[in-house]
Amino acid sequence: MEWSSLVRVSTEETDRARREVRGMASLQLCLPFSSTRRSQFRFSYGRVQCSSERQELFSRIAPVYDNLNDLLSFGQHRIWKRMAVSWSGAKTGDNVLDVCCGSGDLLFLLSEQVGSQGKVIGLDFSKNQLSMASSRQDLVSKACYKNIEWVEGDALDLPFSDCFFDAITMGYGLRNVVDKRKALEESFRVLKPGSRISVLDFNKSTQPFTTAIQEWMIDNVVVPVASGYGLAEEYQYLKSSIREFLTGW
Ligand SMILES: C/C(=C\Cc1cc(O)c2ccccc2c1O)CCC[C@H](C)CCC[C@H](C)CCCC(C)C
Ligand SMILES: C[S@@+](CC[C@H](N)C(=O)[O-])C[C@H]1O[C@@H](n2cnc3c(N)ncnc32)[C@H](O)[C@@H]1O
Repeated sequence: MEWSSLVRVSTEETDRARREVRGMASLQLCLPFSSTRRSQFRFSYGRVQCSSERQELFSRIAPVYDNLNDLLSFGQHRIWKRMAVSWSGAKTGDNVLDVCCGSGDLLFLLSEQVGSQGKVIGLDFSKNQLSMASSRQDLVSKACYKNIEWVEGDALDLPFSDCFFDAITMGYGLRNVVDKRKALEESFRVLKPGSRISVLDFNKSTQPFTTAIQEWMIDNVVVPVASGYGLAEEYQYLKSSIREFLTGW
């Protein structure tokens, strides 16, 4: 069952797409993406929400976001995030960016991965998400967390120079930006040649049965749980955002 996808996009040219189902809940996709072939990809959008509406949505859910992720995925999202970090290729001493970092799960893992000789930057446009992230950093103060920097900014206009990072991660971020192509172009711009961006997200399934199960779970489990926190509409958005997202192939 395709629930969560890890999309490893490498700036090294790869001509074949590879698919590997890992357990029940994740799928690894390696897209044949390179700077010269980006224009061949087409993204289509249904309902387009503007950036400020999304910013407000993520700020509203910030206080309960982490707890609901643990609850709704039965803790599975922590495993998917470890896989995303591993596939980014980040190593000791690297300079790494986590785009749409939210409350910082991926960034804390990256911080340990690159160690105190490295540097990790988490970028998000929601002040509330960033403040959750920095209070988590204060709560669990590991020595390596000194290598962390939080930046309030836009994934569509990254405030970094070209060829700056050794690796990039984006967890449940690409699906939520209003211009996916621009977000990927910006990430490619700031990546060093030969480096990777690892994108973790829920893909749109090509199987009607899987889509029906996904949507049934969102309607009957995810939204009812979120409505207990007054966030039904915010979590209902998951369904349309997955519908409008990429499929694997
Ligand atoms: C990792 C999770 C959610 C991240 C997340 C991503 C978004 O884009 C959002 C947008 C708006 C609001 C919230 C979010 C958001 O929280 C948690 C996982 C939630 C999944 C929808 C449910 C996952 C289903 C289980 C893996 C399937 C378990 C199957 C079992 C047979 C019951
Ligand atoms: C579903 S959360 C994912 C958070 C985190 N990466 C994780 O894996 O838990 C999506 C995040 O993307 C951020 N986001 C969406 N569009 C953005 C943009 N254009 N620029 C910066 N952040 C954005 C939201 O504020 C939110 O924190």
